[in-house]
Amino acid sequence: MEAKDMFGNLGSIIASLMFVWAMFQQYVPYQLQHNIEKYCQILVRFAYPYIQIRFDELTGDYDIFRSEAYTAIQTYLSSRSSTQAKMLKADIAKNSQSLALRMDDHEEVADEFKGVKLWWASGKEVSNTPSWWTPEEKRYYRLTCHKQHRDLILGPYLDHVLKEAKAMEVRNRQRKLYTNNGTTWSHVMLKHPAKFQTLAMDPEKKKEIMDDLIEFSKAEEFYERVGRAWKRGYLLYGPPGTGKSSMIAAMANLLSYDLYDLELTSVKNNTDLRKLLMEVSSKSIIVIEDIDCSLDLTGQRKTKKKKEKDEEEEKKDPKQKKEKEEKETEASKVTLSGLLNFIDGLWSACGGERLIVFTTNYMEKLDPALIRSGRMDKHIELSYCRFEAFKGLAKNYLKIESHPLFGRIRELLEEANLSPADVAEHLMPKKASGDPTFSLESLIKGLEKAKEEARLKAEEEARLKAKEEAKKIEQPAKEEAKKVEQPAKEEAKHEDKAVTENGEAKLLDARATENGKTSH
Ligand SMILES: Nc1ncnc2c1ncn2[C@@H]1O[C@H](COP(=O)(O)OP(=O)(O)OP(=O)(O)O)[C@@H](O)[C@H]1O
Repeated sequence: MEAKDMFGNLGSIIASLMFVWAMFQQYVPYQLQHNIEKYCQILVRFAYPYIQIRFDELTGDYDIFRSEAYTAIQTYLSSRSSTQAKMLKADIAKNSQSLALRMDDHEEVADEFKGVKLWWASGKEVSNTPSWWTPEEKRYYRLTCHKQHRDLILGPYLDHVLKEAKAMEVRNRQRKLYTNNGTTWSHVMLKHPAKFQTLAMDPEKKKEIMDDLIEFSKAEEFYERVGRAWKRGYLLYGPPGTGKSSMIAAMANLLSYDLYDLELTSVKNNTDLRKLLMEVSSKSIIVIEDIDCSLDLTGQRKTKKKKEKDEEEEKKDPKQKKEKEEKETEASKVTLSGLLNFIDGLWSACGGERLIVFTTNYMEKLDPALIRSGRMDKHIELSYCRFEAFKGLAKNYLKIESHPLFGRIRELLEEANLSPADVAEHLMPKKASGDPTFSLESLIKGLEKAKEEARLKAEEEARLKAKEEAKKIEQPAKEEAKKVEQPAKEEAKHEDKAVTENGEAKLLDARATENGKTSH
C-alpha cells in the first residue's frame, strides 16, 4: 500500500470516529454518557498494569505552600533531566555559580531502582478557579511504575529520592563561614581554596585524616547503633604557620560542611555558649582557634598550691580576696566546665553531624580534661616542613617533582626547622618566575640561615645552662664557707670586745690611782 492510500484510510477512520463521538454526545443522555465514561475508566484502570503517583508543586488548603516533596524531586531529577529530556529549562542555581537545569513541562525521564524501571513525567494544568493568591498554572510530577513493584517504590525508592535530593542540595549549596558576635552568628560565603591536595604534609598522615573524616560523615547508622552523638573532636596542634587553619578549611571543603568560627572571648557566660551551640546547623565544623589563648581554661581548676595560697590570702584580708575573685570571674566568663558541657553535654547531641576542632600552638598548656578521648578524639600534630611535605609544595607551587637541588634541600630540611608557611613563601612566584632554580636557591639560603640561627640559639642556651649549673655548684660552696666563717668572726669579735673591756678597766684603775695620789 502506498503512503498516499495509507493516509487516506487513516483520515477516513478518524473522520468516522469523530462522527460517532459527535453522535454520542448529541443523542446519548448526559447521565448515561457519564456512566459509560465512568465504567470505561474502571475497565481501563483494571486492565492498566501500572500505578501513578502525582506530586503537586503547591500544597496546603489554599495551594499556597510550595511542596517540599516537589522541590526534592525537582533536585533529584535535575541530573537525569539534563541527560535524557529533550526540552530543558535553565536557571541560575541558588549558589549563583552554576546553571540549574530541569525538564520542561510534558517531558518524561526514566529511572531505575534495584533493577526496576520507572518513569517521571512533568506536567501542568490550568486552574479552573484562579485567584490572586494562587498561580494560574499548577505544575506537578507524575511517577509511573508497574503495579507489582508498588511496595518497593512507595517505600525504599521514595526514601532514596528524598535522601539523594538532600545530599545533592548539600553538595551544591554555597557553604558559609559563621562567626559570633556575643550570642549571634553572622556569616559570609565560605570561599577558602585550601584542599587536602594542596596541604603539604606526610602523605600517609594526610590519607589517614581524610579517611577518618569520610568515614565519620558516613557513620550515621554506627553512631545511632552505639548510642553516641554523631560528632567528633579534633585537636590540631603545632607551631605557627604549619597549616592548622588551612587544614580546617580543607576539612570543610572535603565534607561540604559549614564553618562556625567561635570567638570564645566575646561570649559572656556558659548560658550564652549553649545558646550559640543550639543555633549551629547540622553538617558543620565548630572551630575554636588558639584555645590556650581564648580563655584561662587551665586556671579554672585550682592546683593544690594555688588553693593553699588563696586560703592564706583570705585569712589575711577577706575583702581584698573577694574583689580579686570578682575581677577574675569577669575576665574569664566562660568556665572550663561550661566548655566541656559545650563539647559533650546533653545539648551537644542536638543538631546532627558535627566536628569540633580546637587549635593550639601549645598543647602542654591545655587541661587534660579538655583533650581526653571522647572530647578530642583525634590529636593531629602539624609540624615543621620535612622533605615529603616539601615535595608536595614544590609540586603545587613550582610544578616540579624533582630537581638537582632537591638533595641539598632534603639534608637541610632534616637539620633546620622551617614551617610550611615559610617554605611556601620562598616558592612564591618572584621576579624570575618560571625558573624553579631561583626559588629553590632562595629556599636553600633560608634554610641555611635558619640552621645557623638554631645553632647560635643552641649555643646561647648551652652557655646559659652552664652558667646556671655553675651557679648551682657555687652556691652551696659559698654557703658552706659562710657557715665556717661566721663562728670564727663571732669569736674574733668576742675576743676584741674582751680585750677592749680589759683595756678600759685598766685605764680606769690607773686614773683612780692617779686621782688618789693628787688628793694626798
Ligand atoms: N601544610 C601546609 N601546606 C600548604 N600550605 C601551608 C601549610 N602550612 C601553612 N601553609 C601556608 O601558610 C599560610 C599560613 O598557614 P595557616 O594559617 O594554616 O597556619 P596555622 O598553623 O594556622 O598558623 P597559626 O598557628 O599562626 O594560626 C597559609 O596561607 C598556607 O598557604
